Amino acid sequence: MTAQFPPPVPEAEQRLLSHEELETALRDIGARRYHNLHPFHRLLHDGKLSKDQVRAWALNRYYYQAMIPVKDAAVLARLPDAQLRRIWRQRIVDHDGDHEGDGGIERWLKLAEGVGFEREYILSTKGILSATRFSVDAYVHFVSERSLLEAIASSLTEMFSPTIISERVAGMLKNYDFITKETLAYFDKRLTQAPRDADFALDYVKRHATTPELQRAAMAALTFKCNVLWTQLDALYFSYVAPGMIPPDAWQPGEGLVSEGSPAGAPAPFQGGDVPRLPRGVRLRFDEVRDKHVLLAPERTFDLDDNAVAVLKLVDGTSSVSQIARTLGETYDADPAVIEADILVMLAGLAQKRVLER
Ligand SMILES: O=C(O)c1cc(C(=O)O)c2c(n1)C(=O)C(=O)c1cc(C(=O)O)[nH]c1-2
Repeated sequence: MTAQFPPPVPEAEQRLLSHEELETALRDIGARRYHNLHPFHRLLHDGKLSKDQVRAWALNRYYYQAMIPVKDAAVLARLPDAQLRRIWRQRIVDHDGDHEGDGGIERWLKLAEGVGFEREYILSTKGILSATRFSVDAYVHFVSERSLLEAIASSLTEMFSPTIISERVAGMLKNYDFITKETLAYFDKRLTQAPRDADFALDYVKRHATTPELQRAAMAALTFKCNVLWTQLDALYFSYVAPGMIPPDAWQPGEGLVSEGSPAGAPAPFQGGDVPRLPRGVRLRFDEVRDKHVLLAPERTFDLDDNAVAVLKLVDGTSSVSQIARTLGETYDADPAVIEADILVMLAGLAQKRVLER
């Protein structure tokens, strides 16, 4: 048998591409390999998934969201000048927020809670597929170990995300009755954040990929990242769509969910004689920045309307619901019985969220 020599590299691949040609080549990678093309996303957007399959997506993707700032911190640590770090650090702020209850990770938690999960279960990352973890961790390792150019180029999938996000939000709102605009609020901010980040990264890649080898490394990094996204959906498809082989220890439908109105686990309704109080670690606080009261609980914040604030100011651990209703009746010159009926509903809602007990 004659020895096989590697085929000669076509001349086109060795040539230094112009900035426009490089951008076209990068966009072409997205056009062929971005995760909008994955069958799982097609099913998700077209309303073809069951609620449990949508839950599996929300739960697994939480791990991606949670690790993005870890990935960005790895990039940040390697950026040599303050000007670049100032720009890149915004990505971390976007995901982590500036204070508790703020930021993209928090909004993703709300999304996952919106489809029924308990916050503690999501945060524990217990039910996440190993394949999700492997893909996401591979992304973090990639940006830590490869050149800065490759690390930055790997974020360029964000060039393609606004289109898929618009399609996803419109499709999911139209096709699933359990999805609301509030549940998908995570994506609102991404529509402006992603193009801003992608513009910066694209400009950086164009300026720093100054040889054919570096240009090819940038393209390979983007291809790698497309695969990071694609394999996460492969794993979801395999486990929860077809053949539907859920690995041991991964989330099983029914696990980690807030009980839906079932008496088991749901707090019993409040009565007029009950004395409501805030559980340990929950506080009513005035948020100076937003100029409103919020209820602060470990790892989450609840916005409150004026009525809830008026009631919670009177929740002192000694006054009963009826006493609170009487006080408010005097303050607002209203029928305490009517107020009490309203308060009972409101208190039940807070108890359901585990930020009020008796
Ligand atoms: O919804 C999506 O399809 C999608 C895609 C991508 C992406 O293309 O990597 C990101 C996000 N969302 C996203 O929300 C996000 O925060 C994000 C950060 C990054 C990154 O690589 O730094 N990609 C993405």
